[in-house]
Amino acid sequence: MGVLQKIEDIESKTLTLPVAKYRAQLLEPEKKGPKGEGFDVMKSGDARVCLIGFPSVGKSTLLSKTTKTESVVGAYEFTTLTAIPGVLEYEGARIQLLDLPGIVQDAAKGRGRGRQVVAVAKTADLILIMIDATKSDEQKAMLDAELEAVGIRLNTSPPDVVFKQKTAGGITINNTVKLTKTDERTIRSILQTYRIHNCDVMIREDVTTDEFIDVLLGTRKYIPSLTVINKIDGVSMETLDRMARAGDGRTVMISCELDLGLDWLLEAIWKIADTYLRVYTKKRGEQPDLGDPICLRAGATIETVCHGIHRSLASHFKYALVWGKSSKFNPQPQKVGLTHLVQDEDVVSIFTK
Ligand SMILES: Nc1nc2c(ncn2[C@@H]2O[C@H](COP(=O)(O)OP(=O)(O)OP(=O)(O)O)[C@@H](O)[C@H]2O)c(=O)[nH]1
Ligand SMILES: [K+]
Ligand SMILES: [Mg+2]
Repeated sequence: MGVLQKIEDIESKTLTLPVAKYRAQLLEPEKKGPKGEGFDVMKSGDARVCLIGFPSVGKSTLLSKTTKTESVVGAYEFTTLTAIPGVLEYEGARIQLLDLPGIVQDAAKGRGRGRQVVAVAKTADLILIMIDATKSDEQKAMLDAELEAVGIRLNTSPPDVVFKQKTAGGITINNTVKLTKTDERTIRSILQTYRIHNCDVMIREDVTTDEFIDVLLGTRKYIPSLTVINKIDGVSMETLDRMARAGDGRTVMISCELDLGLDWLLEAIWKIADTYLRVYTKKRGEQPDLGDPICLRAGATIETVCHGIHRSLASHFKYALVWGKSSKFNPQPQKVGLTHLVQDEDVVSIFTK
């Protein structure tokens, strides 16, 4: 091969080697270390919203537009290589908006840094599924499938089944509704398979066998989602109309570029966040910090509050004092344990061992 031809050869290769491919390699999970751990971003006490989508749909553009954080925007794929947190503020409450790397198909199986991304999505209180209006209609179904593959159930509540393991007494199964999709024998044999010999099971919903297993293993996460269709500036009115009709009532159409629909989107996020409770923390002998609530979902307990303050707090927990609606001595405080349900505007002091 002559020198000129070699140069030509190299040049043609350089031109055809997509930069995106190399950037994608940067996202490969590291060989050593635990897999699927997610990025190490502290979940601040407030609600977390995760941005999930294929590369270059405009996730970072949205973060940069709606929060004070600048996340690098690029016309090339895999611009974002890690998790970038920003903060949405509203009436003293805050929501953490988390920009994440784009995922590729089969992310859940470990392609790219996808496994880490979906692991972070599991910690979200709300997932924004972001779609590029100018690209294929299949994006939504593909993203749903990736989230499903890691055990995320979108927009459904957990099955109404209460499972309590005991140390003795055998198995008791009670159901308040007729079971048409599974039966007691099946449930007993499943319990046996998992070597559970003593427990109380209370079934208050006509569950399937799979749903029962979900409860038993506790591996599923039930997370609400909103579909965000970005770049609507790039499609025809016809296409827009078709996408609007195909939407499921949980769809918001925006253009980050033209500032279209962003207010609606923020409103929709806060509407979902409306089911959040604000809890204030107070150190012994100090006034509660009323300007800095922890925002929690309905059904939150003192344990959830602990997690909101610090990851390891619950393991050192001794007791808590709670003032407000959830204290049965209101306006006096009540001494409570980890399972106590908090209510909106409660003030909580945590005491550790
Ligand atoms: N036409 C149009 N372009 C947009 C819009 N929003 C973002 N873009 C462009 O889309 C490209 C990708 O934007 P990014 O915000 O980097 O996308 P990303 O989803 O964060 O991409 P990765 O981090 O690579 O996954 C950039 O060139 C943006 O300027 C929009 O509403 N309309
Ligand atoms: K990009
Ligand atoms: Mg990005």
